[in-house]
Amino acid sequence: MTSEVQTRDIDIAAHVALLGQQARQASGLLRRSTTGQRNAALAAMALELSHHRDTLLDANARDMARGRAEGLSEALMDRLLLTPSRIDAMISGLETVASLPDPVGGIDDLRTQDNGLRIGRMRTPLGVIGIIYESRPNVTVDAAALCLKAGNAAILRGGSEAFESNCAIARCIASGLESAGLPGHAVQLIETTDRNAVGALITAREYVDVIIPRGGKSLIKRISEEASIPVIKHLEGLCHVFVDRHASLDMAFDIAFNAKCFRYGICGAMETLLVDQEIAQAFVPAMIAKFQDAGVTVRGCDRVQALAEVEPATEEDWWTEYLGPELSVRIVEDMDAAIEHINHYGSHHTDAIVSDHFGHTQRFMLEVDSSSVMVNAPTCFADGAQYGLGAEIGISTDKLHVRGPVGLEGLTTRKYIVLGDGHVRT
Ligand SMILES: NC(=O)C1=CN([C@@H]2O[C@H](COP(=O)(O)OP(=O)(O)OC[C@H]3O[C@@H](n4cnc5c(N)ncnc54)[C@H](OP(=O)(O)O)[C@@H]3O)[C@@H](O)[C@H]2O)C=CC1
Ligand SMILES: N[C@@H](CCC(=O)OP(=O)(O)O)C(=O)O
Repeated sequence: MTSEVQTRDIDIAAHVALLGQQARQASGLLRRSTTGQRNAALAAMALELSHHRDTLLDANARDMARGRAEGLSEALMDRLLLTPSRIDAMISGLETVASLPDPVGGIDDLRTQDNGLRIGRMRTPLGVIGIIYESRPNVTVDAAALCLKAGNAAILRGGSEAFESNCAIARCIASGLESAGLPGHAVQLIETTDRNAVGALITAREYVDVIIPRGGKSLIKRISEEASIPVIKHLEGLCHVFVDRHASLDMAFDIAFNAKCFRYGICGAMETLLVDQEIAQAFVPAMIAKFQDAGVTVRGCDRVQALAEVEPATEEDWWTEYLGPELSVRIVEDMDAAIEHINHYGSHHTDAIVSDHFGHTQRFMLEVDSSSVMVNAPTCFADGAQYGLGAEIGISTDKLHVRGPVGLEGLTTRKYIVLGDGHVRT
C-alpha cells in the first residue's frame, strides 16, 4: 500500500535516523528503569487502549475498508481485523507480560574460582530492536510489551495494510510510557509505509542492535541481502504433518485437521500433508473428504489423485505457504522420504509426525531440521503462549541467537560479570 495512507511526506533517511537517535537515548534510560516502572508502563498502556477503543476501531475500520477495496484475502482480512474482543485480548496480553518475571538483571551460573574471583552471567537487554512485521495490529502491542519488559527500545514497522490501526495503537503506547515516567520514544512506529524506510532501518547500525523481520520470502530476501545489523529471522511457516505407517488413524485425522483448520492465516498452519503409502488407502480418501467438507481446496500428487477427487499438485505447491484454505497432500514411500521432503521444501519452522512407533518419533525429532518438531500434536501449537513463555514476539527460524518461539529471554543477552575483592592477575 502506498502514499495514500501515509500521514505526510517525509524525508525517510532523516526520519529513520531521528527514530534511531531517540531509541538509542530511550534504551539508555530503560537500562536504568526498575521492574516496577516498566510494569507500571505496561498497565498504563493497557488503560490507554481501553480508553481509546473507539479510536482504535475507527482507525481499523479505515484499514479494513482499504484492504477490502484492494482485494485482500479473507485470511489476511481476518488477520487485520480489530474487534472489541481482540482489543480485550491485547489488553490482557499487556497484563500477562506485566505479570511475567523480569528477565533482566538476574545472575546465573555464579562460580567461585580457585583465586576467589566470582564469575557469573547477567541477563541484559539487547538495546534497540527494529521489528518488521505483517499487517496484524496486535503484534504492535505484543512487540512493544515484550521489548519494553526486557528493557529494550523498539522501532516498529508494521504491514502497510494496518498503518492506521498501528498509528492509533502507537499513540496509546507512547502515552502509557510517558504517564509511567518512561520515555515515549522507547517504542516508536515508522511513520510511513514506504519500503525505503525498511532499507534505512536495516542499515542503521549506529542506532539499532538487532532486526527482527517477521514475514515471507520477499522480506527475508531483502533483509539477507541488505541488512548490516544482526538479524533474527522469523520466516514463513511452510509446515508439514507426516502420518506414519504406525499412526493411530483417529488421532491423525484430528491432528491433521486441527493443524490446517485451527486458523488458516497463522504461520504454524499446516501447508502440506505427507502420508506413508502403507496407510494411504485407509487414511487419504476420508481425510480429504473431511477437508473438502470444511471448504479446503486440496491438491494431491499422482497417487493421491488416484484415491480422491483433487486438483493436481505441481512442484510449485510443495514450495507454497498458502496461508488460506488450501492444502497439498503427498503420499510418500516411508518416513525417510517424508524427512527428505520436509528438509528440502520446508521453511524449518514447525513440522509434526503422527506415530506410535518410538524409534520413528525419535528419528523424526533428530533428523527434521526445524525450530519445533512435534510428535502427535498439530503444528498450530507453535506459539509462545502455548509453550508457556507468556507471549511471543514470533517464531525464530534462525539457529542463532534464539530458535523457535521467542519470548522475553530471547530479547535479552547475557554478559559475564566478574566479582573480585582487589584481585590482581599474576
Ligand atoms: N515466523 C514467524 O514468527 C512469523 C512468520 N510470519 C510469516 O510472514 C508472512 C506473513 O505474511 P505477509 O503479510 O505476506 O508478509 P510479508 O512478508 O508480505 O510482509 C511482512 C512485512 O514485511 C514487509 N515487506 C515484505 N517484503 C518487503 C520488501 N521486499 N522490502 C521491504 N519490506 C517488505 C511488509 O511490508 P508491506 O506492508 O509494505 O508489504 C510487512 O511489513 C507469512 O509467510 C508468515 O508465515 C508471520 C508471522 C510470524
Ligand atoms: N504464533 C501465533 C501466530 C503467529 C502469527 O502472528 O502468524 P501470522 O498469522 O502469520 O501473522 C499463534 O499461533 O497464534
